[in-house]
Amino acid sequence: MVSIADYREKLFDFLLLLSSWEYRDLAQVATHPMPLRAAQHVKSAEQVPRFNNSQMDGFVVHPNDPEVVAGKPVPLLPMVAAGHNPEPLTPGFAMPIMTGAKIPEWDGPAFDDDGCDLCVVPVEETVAGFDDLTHVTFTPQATFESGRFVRYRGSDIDYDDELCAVGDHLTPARTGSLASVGLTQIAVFKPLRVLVVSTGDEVCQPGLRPGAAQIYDSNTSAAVAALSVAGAHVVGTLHAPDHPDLLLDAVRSWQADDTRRADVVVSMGGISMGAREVIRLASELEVQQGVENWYGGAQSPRLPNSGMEFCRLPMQPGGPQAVGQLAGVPWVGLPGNPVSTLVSIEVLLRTSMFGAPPRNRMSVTVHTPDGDPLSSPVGKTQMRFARLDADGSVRLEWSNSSHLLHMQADATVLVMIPQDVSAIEDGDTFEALAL
Ligand SMILES: Nc1nc2c(c(=O)[nH]1)N[C@H]1C(S)=C(S)[C@@H](COP(=O)(O)OP(=O)(O)OC[C@H]3O[C@@H](n4cnc5c(N)ncnc54)[C@H](O)[C@@H]3O)O[C@H]1N2
Ligand code: MOO
Repeated sequence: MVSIADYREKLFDFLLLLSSWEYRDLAQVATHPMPLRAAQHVKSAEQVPRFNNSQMDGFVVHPNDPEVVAGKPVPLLPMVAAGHNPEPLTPGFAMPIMTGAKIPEWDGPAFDDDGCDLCVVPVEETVAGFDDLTHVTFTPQATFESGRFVRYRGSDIDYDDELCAVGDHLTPARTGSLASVGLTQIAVFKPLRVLVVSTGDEVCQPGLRPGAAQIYDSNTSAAVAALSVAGAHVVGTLHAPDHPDLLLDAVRSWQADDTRRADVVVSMGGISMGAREVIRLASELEVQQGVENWYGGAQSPRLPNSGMEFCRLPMQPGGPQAVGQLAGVPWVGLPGNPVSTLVSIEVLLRTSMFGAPPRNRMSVTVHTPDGDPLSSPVGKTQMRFARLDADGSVRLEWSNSSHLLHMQADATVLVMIPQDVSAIEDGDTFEALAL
């Protein structure tokens, strides 16, 4: 059996194969629900701050100037505002300075401590603030200390500092820091273009009238939401009945139009053990038709030389999975049960295929209904959506049957019950992903 980690790795390789990049203006990297990822490495050719500057609105002085003491009016040089180049500061004087303004050069003796830097005394430590721009009188609380409230050149970014590596998320702070060294553009991975395909004769689109044995399609809406939040660019949705030739035709004709062409199809349903599994049947049909595939002849025992590989992962829900190529398109086949579809996107696709930042992991104490033990399948990691209570514990009150989608609507965590656990006891602690 393929492990969850190995399968994620396989999907990651898929992502690398499909990835392409483009330059984006830094001011426009944040136009997607997920932070985009850098496709280049950036080292700084600049220092940030670019010059020593003031952290406060106040008065810049030499801390060891014997003329600068509390209680005695000190004459002022012209004020320096942010964006203006100051005159040098001379002995016996103070200079009004605004936050972000450049600290002046010192044009005077080193006094008794030649390692000493100028400092800024905030306006709150003066008697009259900026009301009098000829003299300043410092209060007894004023502190004269080398470098106080000075933001030093290069203290945020120095020459040659690594600002981002390939694959780093362009978070707001990283995007801003790239701009802070004067960059205008960055190479980013383009979000993968995804065609979402639902399958099954029983599935009817909301808005149409379902037949007596039909259900509404909930997977398409849920998957489009989950994939978009993961960072995919969903280019469209299709529904295919349980006829392999109709499925293949629908996808081929979708792809024939360059303006809407997808990089990858994500389908739901039609992959497990039944007699009418349309994804399996479509793959078999392509084998019969001798369709060439680049996926390398997946070694599925039922389907040698198939473009698709069908497998079962040790997790529940989300066990049945398929990956490969169908209708000439890279293809990821998810199981059709609605909760299985969402668990698969969360656990398998979100970070590995779409590059979303990993979820935070946390440890949660679980409470079972009435304190009775709950069973868990040995040999499979059980994934359970739950809502975190204020005390950091969760109640496993929702059934984990994979058709009960509505119950998961308020989930804030996905609890992962390890493979070797057969019974979940009230008060047990497990790892969870914070959603
Ligand atoms: N004999 C066995 N049967 C099944 C096994 C098994 O091991 N042996 N595995 C079960 C598990 S686990 C899952 S998960 C499902 C996966 O099956 P498929 O991926 O082939 O999905 P379908 O059979 O097409 O559909 C499953 C279920 O989900 C409903 N569905 C499908 N599409 C939608 C949609 N767009 N919106 C809402 N609901 C949808 C569908 O009606 C089925 O009820 O196989 C089990 N069977
Ligand atoms: O494992 Mo299936 O994916 O329960 O519903």
